[in-house]
Amino acid sequence: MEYVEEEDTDTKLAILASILTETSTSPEELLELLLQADGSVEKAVENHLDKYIGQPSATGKRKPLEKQNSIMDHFGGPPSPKRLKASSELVSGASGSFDGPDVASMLKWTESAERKKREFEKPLHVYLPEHLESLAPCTLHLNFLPPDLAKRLTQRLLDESKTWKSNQFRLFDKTVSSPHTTCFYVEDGKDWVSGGFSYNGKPLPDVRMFPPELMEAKPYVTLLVNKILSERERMRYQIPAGEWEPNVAFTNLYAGAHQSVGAHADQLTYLGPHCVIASLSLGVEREFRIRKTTPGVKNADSAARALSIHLPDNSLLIMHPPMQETYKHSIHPARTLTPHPIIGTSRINITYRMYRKSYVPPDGGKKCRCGVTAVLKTVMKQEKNAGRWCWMCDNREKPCGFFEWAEFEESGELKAR
Ligand SMILES: O=C(O)CCC(=O)C(=O)O
Ligand SMILES: [Fe+2]
Repeated sequence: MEYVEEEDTDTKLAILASILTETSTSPEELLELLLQADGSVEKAVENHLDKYIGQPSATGKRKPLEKQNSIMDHFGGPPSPKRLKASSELVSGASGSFDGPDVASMLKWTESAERKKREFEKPLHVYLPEHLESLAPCTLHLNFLPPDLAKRLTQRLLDESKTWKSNQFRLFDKTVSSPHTTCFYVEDGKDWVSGGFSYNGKPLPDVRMFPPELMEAKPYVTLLVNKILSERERMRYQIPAGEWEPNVAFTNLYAGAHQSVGAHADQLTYLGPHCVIASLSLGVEREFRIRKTTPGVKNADSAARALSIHLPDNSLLIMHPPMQETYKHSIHPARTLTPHPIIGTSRINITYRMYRKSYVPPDGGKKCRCGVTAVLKTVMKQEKNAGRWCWMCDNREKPCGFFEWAEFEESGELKAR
């Protein structure tokens, strides 16, 4: 299929990490394993298990942390502990991937010496909001919620997370779990619980209502996002400043340093083109890695340098357009973590999103020929069509090959046919 995007190394690393959880392999060791196995996850697992079973680690000692390439090296000066005034000051009196890999394409990886070299180029580490803005279409807002609400939300989602599930996908005829757990919530009062949302060609099995604290945090998110949108240029099809209102949220739990999510762009199926996603972090600081894709370059995911954005507790990262169209993002496995008083070495993430009317079932959206909800994606790699949006069959078991270029109203709503 011409427009299928090949999975990148970060995704393979996440899968490898999810398979090798028992052996506590560091990200660097995983990358080394993958390279030694010519990009084959299957071979890397075999090699590692041979080595692991043959030579169990006697000391359990880890290599010392390498010096990070920090954005500070470019801008000068250490990160200030007082980073920004609390974003929550903006609100007064307010009472607020599933992106699983295409496993078949993972096995098609061929490696060049040039790419191997680039793989080892270290990402640029970003800690401060003012440094991020000139580097990527994202804004970072520290000390976001009032501390008491952040605490209550953390506690609530920690309780909820006991029943969150990992994403399942097929690998070498086995079902493999994504290396973190996740859930999907819709705004209280929306009649969407049985709305028939689908992910990876299957109905989303567990659609829950926003718990009170998720609802309580929503006005904070809405107000800040709209304020920031009013200061930025609106892209074509984008929801105008003042009109962005989140009505759903995906939540993620990373229970410890080795839980992660591989590089992906979020599916646009219900969000439409040039969407905004507001991502709230609670718990331990983790690295959010982003990398610009480069159309027309084979293995484009390694062509641009990665940025590693450090997301501390109670920070809001807003992904602005064209983030989902031109970047991939991931949560990288960590080596060391500083525990958080409520959730120890875990991190909870909430991505507030606005599902658009004409994309939402039962009346909106697009089905492919085989009756499964088609997925809306951007062409990222093919130079000729880079940046164009298309609908594709998302049926993982029996794909029908459906493909159609997407057409939108100027507002960004889906064009009725
Ligand atoms: O945990 C994060 O910050 C990222 C989560 C994510 O990429 C997603 O839910 O699509
Ligand atoms: Fe994502």
